[in-house]
Amino acid sequence: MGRKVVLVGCGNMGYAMLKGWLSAGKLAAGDVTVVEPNEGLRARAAAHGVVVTADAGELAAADLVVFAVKPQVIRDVVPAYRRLEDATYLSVAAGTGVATFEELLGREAAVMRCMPNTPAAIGKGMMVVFANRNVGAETKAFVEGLLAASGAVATIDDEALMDAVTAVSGSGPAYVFHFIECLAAAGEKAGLPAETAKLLAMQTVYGAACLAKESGEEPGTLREQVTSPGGTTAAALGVLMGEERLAELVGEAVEAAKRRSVELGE
Ligand SMILES: NC(=O)C1=CN([C@@H]2O[C@H](COP(=O)(O)OP(=O)(O)OC[C@H]3O[C@@H](n4cnc5c(N)ncnc54)[C@H](O)[C@@H]3O)[C@@H](O)[C@H]2O)C=CC1
Ligand SMILES: O=C(O)[C@@H]1CCC=N1
Repeated sequence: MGRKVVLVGCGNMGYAMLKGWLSAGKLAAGDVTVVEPNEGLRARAAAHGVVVTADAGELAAADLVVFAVKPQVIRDVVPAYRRLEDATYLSVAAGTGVATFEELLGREAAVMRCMPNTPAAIGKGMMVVFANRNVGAETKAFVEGLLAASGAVATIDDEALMDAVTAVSGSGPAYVFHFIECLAAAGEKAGLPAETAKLLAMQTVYGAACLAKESGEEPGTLREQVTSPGGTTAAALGVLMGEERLAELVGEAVEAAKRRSVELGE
């Protein structure tokens, strides 16, 4: 019999992870219980063969409890899982620290945090993990193995870095999606049909990200390879890089996300 996993909250992030675990064969559907108050989302999860329930009332035991609910409801949600004494707890909530979970659980529990991102839905997420002192090596390996079904896994030893992680990779896909929107809109303004502009913008970001990851070259080197002296790219980069305009804007955006992550944990 495999380890019993309870997934609390099966919205965007919870469902993305659930699909990864099941499709990679990391967990058998019968070993997973989903707790989700929303009936439609319960039905969506149940279609994968997992056990579903509207609240924590019926749960007897679990090896791992995964919280994928909004940070704003953590304080209301966690106490119902106190009685699962042998469980390790894993939270994907932005901001909320391990100390808060220990306080809500009322004991020195084994608590892990993970900052995922939505590309996890197609196995291409960035999953950054922190474990407190009470999590043993075997459990850590099990959880990291589960998360690997959703993408690349990295670990951090200093929980304070989680706010920066959230600002870069947790929220990061939204920045990239907005860049695609902007590039497509600019292409349209430059005369391309809307669908063509969208395809060009999307495939360009996709291809550039794959090249950056797979070539082993520094992003700066790859940028220089596109930039012919006196050519079109140099003209565009003069706008983006002049007075470090884009660098400054991205820096401000990441700082704002990091600040908000800290606030959500207060
Ligand atoms: N969406 C994203 O890109 C990312 C989200 N996160 C974190 O993931 C967490 C969930 O975010 P989303 O999935 O986007 O939100 P969501 O709103 O899609 O999902 C949250 C789910 O929790 C359910 N829920 C509410 N009360 C509950 C309860 N008492 N018991 C069980 N389930 C309950 C809701 O019905 C909802 O389906 C948040 O803490 C967020 O910070 C982290 C990284 C990326
Ligand atoms: O926007 C948020 O608060 C969540 C955390 C990282 C991505 N989405």
